Amino acid sequence: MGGRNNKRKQHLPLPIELEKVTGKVTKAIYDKMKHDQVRDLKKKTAALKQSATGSGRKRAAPAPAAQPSATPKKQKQQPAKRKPAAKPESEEDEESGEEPVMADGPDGGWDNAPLESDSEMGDSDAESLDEFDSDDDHVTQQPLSLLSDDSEEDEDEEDGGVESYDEFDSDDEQVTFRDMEKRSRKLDERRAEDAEMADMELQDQEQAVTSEREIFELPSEAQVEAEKEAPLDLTQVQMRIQEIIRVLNNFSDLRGPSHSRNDYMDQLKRDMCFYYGYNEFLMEKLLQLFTVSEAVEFFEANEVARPVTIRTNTLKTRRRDLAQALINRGVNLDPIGKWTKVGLTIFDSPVPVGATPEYMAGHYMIQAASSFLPVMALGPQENEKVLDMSAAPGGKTTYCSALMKNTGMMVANDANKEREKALVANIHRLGVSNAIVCNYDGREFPKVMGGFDRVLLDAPCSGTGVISKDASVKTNKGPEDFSMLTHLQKELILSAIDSVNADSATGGFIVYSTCSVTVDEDEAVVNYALSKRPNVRLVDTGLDFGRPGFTSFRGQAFHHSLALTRRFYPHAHNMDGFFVAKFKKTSNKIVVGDKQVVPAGSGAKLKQKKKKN
Ligand SMILES: C[S@@+](CC[C@H](N)C(=O)[O-])C[C@H]1O[C@@H](n2cnc3c(N)ncnc32)[C@H](O)[C@@H]1O
Repeated sequence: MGGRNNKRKQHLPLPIELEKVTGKVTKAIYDKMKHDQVRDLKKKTAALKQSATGSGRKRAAPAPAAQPSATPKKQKQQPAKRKPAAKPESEEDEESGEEPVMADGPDGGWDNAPLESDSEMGDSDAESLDEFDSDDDHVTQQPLSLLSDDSEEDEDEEDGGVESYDEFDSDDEQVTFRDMEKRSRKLDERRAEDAEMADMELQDQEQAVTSEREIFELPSEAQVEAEKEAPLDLTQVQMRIQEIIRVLNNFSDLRGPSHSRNDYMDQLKRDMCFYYGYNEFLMEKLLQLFTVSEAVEFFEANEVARPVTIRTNTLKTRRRDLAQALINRGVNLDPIGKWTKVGLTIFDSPVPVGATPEYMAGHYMIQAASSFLPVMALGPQENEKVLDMSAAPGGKTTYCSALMKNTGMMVANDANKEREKALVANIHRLGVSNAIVCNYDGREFPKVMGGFDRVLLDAPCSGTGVISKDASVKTNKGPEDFSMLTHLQKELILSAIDSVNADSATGGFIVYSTCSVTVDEDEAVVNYALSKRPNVRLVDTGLDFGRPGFTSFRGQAFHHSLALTRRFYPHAHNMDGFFVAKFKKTSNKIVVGDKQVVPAGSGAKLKQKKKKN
């Protein structure tokens, strides 16, 4: 099998766009974007200045580099000056679910190392941390300040042009005839140079236009066969991928006369499998989710590690205190985004984040940002009875316990005993005292125990959302594995629904999540549950970003409420691929035919029996 990872480490990046909702892009991506932006702004400024004054050599202003959609709004830039400290983030803020009041002091911006060590932070830690928690809105103004005199001067110096022309414009009375001759020769040389340059630019433009219109011919069958024996190198394959996408995006004009769209798609799939290292089955599945251009963004994003993120354990500390403690150790960090008040992104750290005293003391969990989402959707309350049906290694269980403030009862189940060792260790380390751990096949619920206020089913899945963490997902599953998995997911989701008490005073909710992006494991499972359990309906997840789930897919129609589910993608949200659906259970009984049935083992049925007796 081919692929960039397991072949040559060759970086041929295709564009990755980031939706504005990400809140954050990685520092590295941001730095690159900022660098490009500043460079383009400088060039534009110089060109504008030249055309406005009419002086200087006439040069075509370079076209601005394409900016990732919407991200500039979110970019933090070089601060103008420090703003006064705002009200500290209080415990109540964390708990009330309201956004804490933040200062928008720009010093916490991305241009500076997000948070520097103690000594560099000045003497008011509170001030620095307020800035660190500041929102991003101030950023949009910044590009204007980048058009400062400095940048113009830089450009002038680089050009060497404007300055020289000023020489000629000056009223220098000392000009001699010999000088004039020299100057005039210089002027002629400049003109010739300019003309040559203009010609070259014109030629480049013409070439670009022709190549954009060029018809791209697919390789013949013989060539395809030959490539099986002697594959092209990755650069050639990558170029062919781009060519095919160009044709597919303007098919009627650019198609080769003897080839159908399917021919192009087949070659594209072969090339993408080879280039990115996926098996054909999975490639086909993933290509169905996106336009070809977006699929490339998705595959590219899977080649890049997601930022390391941690969740503050609010049973033991507050985010600002944790941030300060880690900063004191030289950790470079920032809040993940506005959507979470407990998450931090770690850019770099001189010590392993899994070995700091704060980690050992259970002040945080190393946890993917996407993994916060199902717990936020579930919204467990104090004193409730909550089940995490597939809980190991416990990222979501421990988050639930933190939201419940160690009250009520948190049942953490997993079918895998080995994985439960990590679950137990995390429960201890994080100081969770409301959890009991059990080791059942989730399908045995609610016979084991039922009547929960809320149930989380973070289902076992193919992991197509976490390929950047585990590249083996690209090749380790075929059609049989998928049908076994989806069958298990369907059985588990019915058990999860049946384990909830619809009459719960505070809850009655079920959240189904996967770290996979395939429709078979997501919408199709949820749709199945809706069809088998008319006593549940989908409700809003409460997550204010993510794309709506599919309501139809390749001829399959799903219930219209599937639009309430949420999909998250690495290329769009800079987090692992993820799916979240939230159900409300409306009755403990279901109607089958013309009979009312209480699903086996549910708390409701036990009550019924007791009544009879
Ligand atoms: C996606 S992981 C859960 C991650 C966990 N929720 C967390 O946040 O740390 C899926 C889990 O499902 C468990 N599992 C697989 N089959 C199961 C079953 N039939 N019943 C219960 N758990 C199962 C696996 O052992 C695995 O730990």
